[in-house]
Amino acid sequence: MNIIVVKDNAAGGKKAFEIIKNGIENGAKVLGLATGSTPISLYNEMIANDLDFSDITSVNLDEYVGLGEDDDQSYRYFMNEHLFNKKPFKETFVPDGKNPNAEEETARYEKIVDEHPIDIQILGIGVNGHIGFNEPGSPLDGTTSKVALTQSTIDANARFFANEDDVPRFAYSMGIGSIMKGKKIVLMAYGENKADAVKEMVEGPVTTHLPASALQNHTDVTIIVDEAAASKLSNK
Ligand SMILES: N[C@@H]1[C@@H](O)[C@H](O)[C@@H](COP(=O)(O)O)O[C@@H]1O
Repeated sequence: MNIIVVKDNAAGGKKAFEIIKNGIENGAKVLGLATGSTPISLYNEMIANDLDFSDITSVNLDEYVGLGEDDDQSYRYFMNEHLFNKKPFKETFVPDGKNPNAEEETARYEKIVDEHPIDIQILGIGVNGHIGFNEPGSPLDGTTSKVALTQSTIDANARFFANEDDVPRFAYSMGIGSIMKGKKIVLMAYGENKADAVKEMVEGPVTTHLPASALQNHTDVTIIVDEAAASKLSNK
């Protein structure tokens, strides 16, 4: 794993953007994108730059079950607001949270992942080490599935909702196996509350208890962390 320690979230966004720009200039056509507060600085860089994305396809990691593009808490709404409305892409994919048929939706989305091999996969990390919505215990070779959110994730994400009861309990998420198919992976983490997960991801055993630890088995991973998120690493 290539670890880059930056001063803050804004500097991390610039670093991640450099990687994307370099990738696109060298032929990358498909970006795997993530939601959460972490990638916002990267999306701001993408919007501010004149790099053209009209030939680029994006495939997002996950979506809350039950929420659609008009729900302002949905990940589709988030992506439209923070990136796609301001920077047009060729095509953008997010799981359809409004499809109540989980079997159908997860098969449909995994097919999308297969048909659009991801050149650069952007990731954040949950405080419990989840990537996408793959909670501790998820199979490290899993494909897109309907997942139940853990209480820790519901608590962490409640800040985006009017109250905790409004946080959906399920999501459709690309699996860890789907994520590992990305040719290059860039994971960003900022803030002290991510320090334990970052340490376990980098230095701990590869285990389903810490889903992001699976990335140790990928050959091209860059971790961009601020000093607080890096604070528990042995070799900073
Ligand atoms: N499904 C998303 C993850 O993809 C994201 O990495 C995580 C961290 O969010 P934040 O970046 O706001 O800390 O939140 C959610 O659970």
